[in-house]
Amino acid sequence: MTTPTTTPTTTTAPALAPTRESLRRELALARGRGGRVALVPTMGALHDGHASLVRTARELVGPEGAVVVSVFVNPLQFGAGEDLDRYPRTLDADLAVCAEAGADVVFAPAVDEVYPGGDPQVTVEPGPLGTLLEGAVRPGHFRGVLTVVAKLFGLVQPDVAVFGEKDYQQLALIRRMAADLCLPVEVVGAPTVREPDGLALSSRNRYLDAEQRRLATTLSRALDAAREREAYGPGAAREAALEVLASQPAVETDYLVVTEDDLGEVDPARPGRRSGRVLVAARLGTTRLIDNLPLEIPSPNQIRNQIQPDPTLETH
Ligand SMILES: Nc1ncnc2c1ncn2[C@@H]1O[C@H](COP(=O)(O)OP(=O)(O)OP(=O)(O)O)[C@@H](O)[C@H]1O
Ligand SMILES: CC(C)(CO)[C@@H](O)C(=O)[O-]
Ligand code: BAL
Repeated sequence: MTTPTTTPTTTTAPALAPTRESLRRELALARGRGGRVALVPTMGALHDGHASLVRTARELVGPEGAVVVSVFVNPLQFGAGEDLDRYPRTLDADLAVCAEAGADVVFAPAVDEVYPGGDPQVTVEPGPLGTLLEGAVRPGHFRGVLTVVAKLFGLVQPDVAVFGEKDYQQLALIRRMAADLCLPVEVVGAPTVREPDGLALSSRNRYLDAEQRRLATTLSRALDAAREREAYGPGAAREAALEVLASQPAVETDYLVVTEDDLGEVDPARPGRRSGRVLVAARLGTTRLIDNLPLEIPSPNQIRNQIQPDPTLETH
């Protein structure tokens, strides 16, 4: 009997840079090859959503470019009582995901490598958008996110940085920071990767027990319900989503909002059909999940045209 031969898939292990100095050396080597540098910031516990960001980064810089993934659980963006201490740290598995997805360098620093003098005295102020939604529930969160992302931009000096749309408000704020502070980096958003049943992949999904995992699809089902009612206007879309959330009392909603695409409040009188967003945050036990989807906001005229006739008033 002959043994079947298979062609082994070869993945090159990325260089692990645990310090600023080793990162600097790896970047010098990469830049010596002449390509562009892409950065994918993460907090580790990597899943297929992160892998898709790495693949997008690779496509953006091509084979001659360098893809750097940072793995750093940033204490500055966690509030008191949040899950900083129990956040999963799985560096060996993360390196395997990075190798498979085509990263060249993994920057995985310790806290004092990023904040050598303790908490920084100068931080990035997120402005009004940073106080809404996630910022309202997690005060100070976006100051921590923007400060560490600004530091990562400073350390890596990427040409392009890739972030997931799953953290839609974070993506909007990072775009805003890059524009307002004239940072020479292109910020690219990538679509949300989901489980077959619709649940958005998230490192925090691993906190869920079997029953909570079953109920976690309530978030994406609520967003789908909003989308199905989008033609009836943002108010009707929101009502439909709230109905789905209310059907599962174990899912405690922090917010469910329909906004303009830039996260501004919807102006119901504004003419013209346009893109909007529906965003949700909810808790299952001690685990907090977020998700969002794009949806269409019809013009006031289009909404009126969609009102279904009341069958009791029908004339024969
Ligand atoms: N399902 C997903 N699809 C695409 N990108 C994602 C997905 N989940 C997270 N990302 C993106 O990966 C980057 C790193 O996020 P992070 O490490 O916090 O992962 P996470 O799974 O969102 O974890 P958490 O559970 O802490 O929210 C962010 O840009 C985030 O938007
Ligand atoms: C962007 C980020 C890596 C900053 O710590 C984090 O907020 C995340 O993982 O989305
Ligand atoms: N994915 C956003 C990081 C956080 O929840 O702190």
